[in-house]
Amino acid sequence: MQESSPRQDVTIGILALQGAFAEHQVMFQKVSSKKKAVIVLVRTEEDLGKCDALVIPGGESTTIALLARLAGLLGPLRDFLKKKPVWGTCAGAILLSQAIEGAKKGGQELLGGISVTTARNGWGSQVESFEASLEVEGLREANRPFHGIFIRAPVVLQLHPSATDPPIEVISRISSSLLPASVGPLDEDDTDPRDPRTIVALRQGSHLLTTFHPELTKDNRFHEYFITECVLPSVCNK
Ligand SMILES: NC(=O)CC[C@H](N)C(=O)O
Repeated sequence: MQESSPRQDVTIGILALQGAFAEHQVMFQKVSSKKKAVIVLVRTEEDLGKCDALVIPGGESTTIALLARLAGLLGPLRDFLKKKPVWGTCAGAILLSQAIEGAKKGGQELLGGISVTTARNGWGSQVESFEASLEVEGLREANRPFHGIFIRAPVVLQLHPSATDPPIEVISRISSSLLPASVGPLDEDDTDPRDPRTIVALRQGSHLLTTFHPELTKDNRFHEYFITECVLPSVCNK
């Protein structure tokens, strides 16, 4: 993992229409003294204009999309994604997906940005929410597991980067033995480690997707990772 000390402050926006935006803010504040990040809660296009990067929190993806439409933010968010790093957690990961399974025509609006298909509530309903220890490539102290909190989390069904898209880098998979019965068998032995449904964190270019909620832990290594590995390289390359 590269150690960078930015010459300038970076401004990280957190989409603050619904969901766990305040929790992300607290986590970034703990990292920001070291990394010189300024946090902006984004509710308008003007707020978004100040940001070098954006986080879309967990919550309810349909509600976030609806509120973004009402705030006139869908277009500006889609433009933002083409130029700057975005991290989606849970509902945010759904919004960053290029497609979701079983979407009704004219139903769920997505922002896209990451070439994956996901399934909302792919592990089951609220009562099937669960927690699991995860190994994550590239985190500081990568040998120390990260506590993954999965609340009506999406499941990754398919990766489909085109030839011109940045490659997808899977940084964490859940062990197939922890998959809930609702997800169904991976293969005949139910152990296929490459099945996309085991993917819980990935990167594509400077975008980051986690199907769980790092902001609901006390471990800010993912927030630090986003700044160091996604935001700073993109700001420094400008
Ligand atoms: N914890 C979450 O963010 C849940 C996401 C929710 N299932 C959705 O579809 O948006």
